[in-house]
Amino acid sequence: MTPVDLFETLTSTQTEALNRLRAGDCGPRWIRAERQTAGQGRMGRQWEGPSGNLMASWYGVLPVEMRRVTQLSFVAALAVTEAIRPLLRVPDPLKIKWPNDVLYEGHKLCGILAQSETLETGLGVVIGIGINIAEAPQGLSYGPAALNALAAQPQTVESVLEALDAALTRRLDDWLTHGFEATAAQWWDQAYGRDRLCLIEQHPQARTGTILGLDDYGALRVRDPDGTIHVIASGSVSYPEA
Ligand SMILES: O=C(O)CCCC[C@@H]1SC[C@@H]2NC(=O)N[C@@H]21
Repeated sequence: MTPVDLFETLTSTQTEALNRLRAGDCGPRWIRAERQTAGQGRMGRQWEGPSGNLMASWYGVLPVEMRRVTQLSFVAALAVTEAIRPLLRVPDPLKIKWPNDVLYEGHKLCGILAQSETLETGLGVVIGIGINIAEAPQGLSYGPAALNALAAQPQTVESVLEALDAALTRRLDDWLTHGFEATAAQWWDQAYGRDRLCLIEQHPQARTGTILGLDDYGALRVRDPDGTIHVIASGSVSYPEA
């Protein structure tokens, strides 16, 4: 198991992990907090984490080019589904919404925030993972879900982190050795909303379309209702009719 530093309270495990990388600590290591006072979500959003939920950031220095860092979100999302799928009473509704929201029947169970920084020693990477285990915080887009309401047995943060660490370590290794192809294919197998019309918001633009899969760096390939194919590197995807 990768070493874990546990804190009772932090502003954000992301900040602690990034500060360590900047100070020359190359990891790999997990920073875990029982509470965060300023948890960070994607696109500048906040992440609420009541005690009893997993809030942890993996950090390390990886021998990869900066342009591959976008692929990491998908590696991490697959690690999360691999770790929690066996715990669920009914596993089928577990899906990943582009890029990396893990949803259960459309309700958000886990959020992932991957950040990186070029260091003298390589690419410093922080993968922050929040899994709602005990409680589903209100205010999450897609309405929240909590693992323990869906699991066959109640889970602890420690047991979920152990399974997550094993899955992430194996998947990072595989991605570093063999590239992104298998990750992209496995992500597509679990992709949320494959057969539905989605709304893609890229401020100030918005378009609708059907998702087709990922490009080589994890951008979303989408077909417009008129048949034109677009590649979406950033933005938010939602399913308004849901
Ligand atoms: O869905 C999102 O917007 C991403 C949420 C990521 C939350 C985790 S909790 C552990 C780590 N520390 C943070 O401040 N954020 C990430």
